[in-house]
Amino acid sequence: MSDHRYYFRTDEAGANRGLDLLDRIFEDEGLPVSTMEIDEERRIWEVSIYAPGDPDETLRQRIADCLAGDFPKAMIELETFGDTDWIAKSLEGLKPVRAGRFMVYGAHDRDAVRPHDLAIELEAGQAFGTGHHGTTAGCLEMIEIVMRAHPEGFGGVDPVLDLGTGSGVLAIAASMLGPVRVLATDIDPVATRVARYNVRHNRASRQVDCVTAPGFHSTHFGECGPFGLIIANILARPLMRMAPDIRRHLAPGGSVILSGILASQRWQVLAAYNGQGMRHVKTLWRNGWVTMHLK
Ligand SMILES: C[S@@+](CC[C@H](N)C(=O)[O-])C[C@H]1O[C@@H](n2cnc3c(N)ncnc32)[C@H](O)[C@@H]1O
Repeated sequence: MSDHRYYFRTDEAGANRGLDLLDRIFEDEGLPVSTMEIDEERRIWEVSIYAPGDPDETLRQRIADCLAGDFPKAMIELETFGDTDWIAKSLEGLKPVRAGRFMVYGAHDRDAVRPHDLAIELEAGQAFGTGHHGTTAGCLEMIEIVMRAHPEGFGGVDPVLDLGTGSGVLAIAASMLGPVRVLATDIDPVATRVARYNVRHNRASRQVDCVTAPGFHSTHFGECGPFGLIIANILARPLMRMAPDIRRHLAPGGSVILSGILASQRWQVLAAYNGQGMRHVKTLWRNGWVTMHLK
């Protein structure tokens, strides 16, 4: 069986309005609704409804009816996700990635793991984060630097928040470095499901909780925080907007790792966090992307 999503494109304000309209009707039916910025330069957002099983023309029509008042010209598009075999196949071509002591690989490369590797095996590819992107690799490296160097030991970074967890790879990495609790959140329910699977697969379920939440909109943050380490690999603009929330949920003396930032955007992002009383500690560069550690 395959899952699918109906989605339409709009701007940020339209995405918030679309989320409100669709959430009211479809959340109660168990169909998750989410928004995501897909093109930062052109400020294009997608509003998506995820549904199991085969595509359903009645559902598409109900979505169109629900949006008709505010979005009379919305083009409702359909994306169908393959089943698990297809996902495994799509990962076959990916080579293992090393970042610091971490090695991220697919099951087909299990033989390449060396005795002292911190090995993370990812099975599902519907969410971002296989380690191949410069931002994920930069975060893996930075997590190791920050967690190993923390003057108060792992207690100083506990609990950890992985905001925008994607495949869950960074949350799993943090859990491997010490006995910390990790809250892993994502705006996209498909990502949360993939992350939960990967967390279980890497035997990290006792330390890592996966939750669907847009930004800091969930009671989980208050219940689990404040956090000794917040990791957020999203994009420059949302990271700048979230600076006050990140500061509010950070424990005194805590660390923040930010990525998803192009080298040319780093000063703007730093300025937003300096404005919240945080200072720059270190930057790593990978393929035109930067990963920053702030305190
Ligand atoms: C670039 S991926 C990073 C995934 C993973 N952490 C990694 O480093 O490979 C960004 C993730 O953030 C999620 N995301 C984007 N905006 C978000 C928001 N406002 N709140 C929570 N998650 C968000 C996306 O769904 C996506 O899974």
